[in-house]
Amino acid sequence: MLTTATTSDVADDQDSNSPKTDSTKPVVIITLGMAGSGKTCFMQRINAWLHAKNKCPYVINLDPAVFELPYPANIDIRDSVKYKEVMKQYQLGPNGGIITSLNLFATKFDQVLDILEKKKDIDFVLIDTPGQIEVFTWSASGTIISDAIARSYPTVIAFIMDTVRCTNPVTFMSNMMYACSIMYKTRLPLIVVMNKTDIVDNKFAVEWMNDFETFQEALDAQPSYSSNLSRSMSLVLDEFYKDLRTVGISAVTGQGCANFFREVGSAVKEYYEEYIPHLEELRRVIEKRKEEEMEAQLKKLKVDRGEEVQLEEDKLNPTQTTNLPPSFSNYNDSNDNDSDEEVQYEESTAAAASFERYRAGLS
Ligand SMILES: Nc1nc2c(ncn2[C@@H]2O[C@H](COP(=O)(O)OP(=O)(O)OP(=O)(O)O)[C@@H](O)[C@H]2O)c(=O)[nH]1
Repeated sequence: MLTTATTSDVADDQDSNSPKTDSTKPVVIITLGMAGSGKTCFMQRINAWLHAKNKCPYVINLDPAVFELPYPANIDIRDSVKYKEVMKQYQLGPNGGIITSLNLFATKFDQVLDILEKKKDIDFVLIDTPGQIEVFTWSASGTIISDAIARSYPTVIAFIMDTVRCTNPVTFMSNMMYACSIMYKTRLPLIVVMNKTDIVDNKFAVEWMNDFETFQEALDAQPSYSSNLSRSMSLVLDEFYKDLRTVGISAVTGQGCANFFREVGSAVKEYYEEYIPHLEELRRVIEKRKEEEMEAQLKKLKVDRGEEVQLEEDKLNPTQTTNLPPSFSNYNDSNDNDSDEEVQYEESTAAAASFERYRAGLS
């Protein structure tokens, strides 16, 4: 069911439903969004909001290229990886530099998890990501980081959308498609945060999501190839909207923060109800595959050993020898350097006795 909260619904003084479940683990909020959508401002706002509510957030900045952070970060990628030096050392452009810095940081992410593990007093972990959304969402390191954190902590994605820019229905549609692809890729609960509602109320966007006709009318107002594409896509996305949480927010004024955390509460519930069973199913599949592989290897080993035994039996079989005593040729084959086979030979008492008799005859 599409859950929404418009700016007019805001009741900021009201305390939010506690987003924590029975679990003592902190809730992780990963902030994603197109460049300039207001991720950093949003991070600053929810950080301040949580402090005001006596909740303890732990802040992680994963944007190596950010010039200045308007909030104090507990862990900052810039302390471990120098983005400009990475660019110089590997002769990369700005985007390559950001991706490589994130890759280098991802190799140390287990240390971040260790630190979080030791922190017993935190309620939330807030993660800011690079400006270029694809750097995190479609990179191996972004996937490693989000998977690692989501395996250990209840994790929610806050997809920040610039409501002002989304008054253009084509831009709105591309944001929705991005949100949809992230949701299906990560399988994590996602909240579309319609930011900058101090400039434009997000009611129009909620209407577009609820009423297909209204969105079509908006598209008709600007005929173009991309609006035709958006028209077709909106039919597809109709299903996706049903599972989507949206909330109107202003990172500048703080309007909508309480509603946002209310949605976080329901998203955490979804994490436990849907993501955890999905993870367990994945684990079962992996374990089953491992078991099958081990069984196949064991079978192969048995077959190999069986063939070996068969081979030894064949060699010891007197019907296969000519005028030499049983397994004389076998002894000769193995006598040079393979003591194991010699032992096997000795285990065959009949053959050993026969050989001894033959040797006595020779001397
Ligand atoms: N009016 C208004 N402006 C906002 C709001 N949130 C962010 N902005 C402005 O939008 C611009 C971009 O904000 P940032 O927080 O830097 O956006 P970002 O997504 O972190 O940007 P990159 O990391 O560079 O992609 C800044 O000029 C902010 O002041 C808001 O709620 N209302």
